[in-house]
Amino acid sequence: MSLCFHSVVKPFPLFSQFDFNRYTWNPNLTTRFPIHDYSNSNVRRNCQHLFNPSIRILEHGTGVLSPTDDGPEASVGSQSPDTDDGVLQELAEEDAGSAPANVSTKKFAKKKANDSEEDGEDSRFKLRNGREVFEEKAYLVGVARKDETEELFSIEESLKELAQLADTAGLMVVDSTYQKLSTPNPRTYIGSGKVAEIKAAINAYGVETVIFDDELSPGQLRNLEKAFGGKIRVCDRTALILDIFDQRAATREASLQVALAQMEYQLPRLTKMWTHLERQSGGKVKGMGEKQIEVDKRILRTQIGVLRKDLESVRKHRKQYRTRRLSVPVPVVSLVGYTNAGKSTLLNQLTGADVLAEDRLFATLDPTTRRVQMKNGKEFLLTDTVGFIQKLPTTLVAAFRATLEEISESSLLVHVIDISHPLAEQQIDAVEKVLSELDASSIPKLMVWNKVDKASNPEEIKLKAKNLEDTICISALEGTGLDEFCNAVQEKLKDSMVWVEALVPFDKGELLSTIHQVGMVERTEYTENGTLMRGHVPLRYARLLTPMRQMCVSQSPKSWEDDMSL
Ligand SMILES: Nc1nc2c(ncn2[C@@H]2O[C@H](COP(=O)(O)OP(=O)(O)OP(=O)(O)O)[C@@H](O)[C@H]2O)c(=O)[nH]1
Ligand SMILES: [Mg+2]
Repeated sequence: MSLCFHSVVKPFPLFSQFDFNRYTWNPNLTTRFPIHDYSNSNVRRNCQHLFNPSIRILEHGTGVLSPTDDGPEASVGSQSPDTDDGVLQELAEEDAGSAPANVSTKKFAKKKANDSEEDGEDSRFKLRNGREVFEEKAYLVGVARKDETEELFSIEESLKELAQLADTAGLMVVDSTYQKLSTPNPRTYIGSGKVAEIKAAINAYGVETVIFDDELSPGQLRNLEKAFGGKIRVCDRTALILDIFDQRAATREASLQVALAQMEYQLPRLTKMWTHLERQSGGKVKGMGEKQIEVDKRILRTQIGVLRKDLESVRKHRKQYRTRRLSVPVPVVSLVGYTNAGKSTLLNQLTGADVLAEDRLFATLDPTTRRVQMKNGKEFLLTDTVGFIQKLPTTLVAAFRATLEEISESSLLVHVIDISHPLAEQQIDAVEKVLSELDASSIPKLMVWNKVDKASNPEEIKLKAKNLEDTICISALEGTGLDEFCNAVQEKLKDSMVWVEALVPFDKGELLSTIHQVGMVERTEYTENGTLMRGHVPLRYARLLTPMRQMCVSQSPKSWEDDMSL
């Protein structure tokens, strides 16, 4: 559960540990943090006050954040009392000549009038993950670089995906906007005209959260919060993804990884939170807020250290498990791909596993491995992994590195693609980009075009795939193309094996049967001195067979040599 982007009806147990005397809510508080419910872990508990954006929920004593509670004024163009017009003015001056601050007030006014009647508050209470939550209203903002050629996704596409992410996090997206810039404004990311336009939209829609499509610097975050009046939560795509991961983390390892990523993201942004202390005391204890920031940063650093240690011990366990698994001579195949491509559905179809597969982004966070038994008796291990997305936060990739090691240690990667998606090509590129960051580009790969049943032109797609190397079409949902998939996996696994001819003595019968299981033995022949075999075997077994490979040279029957000369 997250406190980041929506509010929960009932007060949380975590607040019982909250020190109300120390942390009284102040309506003039200028900074709220787009981070999260730390109730699940001891680590979080100690520094929850650093992150809790819902202080005011509690202070009001109702447990509900009402959109009208100190919310922005509804009328277009009105200024909330906290508005820092100075900032806006400053920005306007600095930005004079760029986008005009001409706000389409009519559009917003009309929208507001409709909303206030239909959009009763009741409709904003939603049941999510078994809890009743209050959906906050979110407004999305993007920047299109004037030189868009370097971007994988167009700005419209990227904002559409951001809206999907916001929905997954439990927000209600009311509208979005973007601005074309050659370089983002270092102070506010967007120009002053855009800031003013968004401010009008905030008032008109009663927006509670403004989300930017790119990572904002701590300074930009602060300036934007100030410019929007100090009561609106401003956050970025990274914080949103971190929040979704936080909601989805089901295992200890995932929770620790997400908490670490969140704290590392938060550390440089931990400023200004304490300015209200100075204001409360009428400025008599100037510098108190500054000191508190230092204290909080120290607490946070200590907690990051504790988290890293905890993670290390969890990872040790995972490593032991992996080593044990590697000792079982079955090749490991990893499913990789863009989020929502159908990886978990494929794993479930092939193995009867019960991994959560749903039409939402980031349904899977933890890897699950299952054994796949093929019709010819061969086996491989199939691992389902976390999905990727464009602009994946680097803190998250770093935090999930251990989990992602599963990928880099596989014999084969199966890149699952939602071929029915209009942006399939861009999604492929985004996945390839992450794979290269993980140094996994050199692992043999099979491209799987999934959801062919959903595509508008399935026959055309199948034909196209047939003409491409290492590409097959399936419908994981309908279970079609799975035999071809298994055969293709087997063929591709050969790429990671070594061609071997060896004379295996009769007392090494066990080794030979393992080779039959894990390799692709093409021929065997019994001789006086042992079994002659030839085929593809994993590197490990090729090494074990080295002494027997020499012996085989003199023993190869004539027919095998004929085979070779063909
Ligand atoms: N029509 C159709 N839908 C599919 C197919 N495969 C998966 N889906 C649907 O796509 C959605 C996402 O499937 P998942 O298996 O959860 O996708 P995933 O790649 O594991 O997603 P993440 O865990 O978020 O990375 C679900 O609603 C599935 O039912 C398919 O072949 N055809
Ligand atoms: Mg999944």
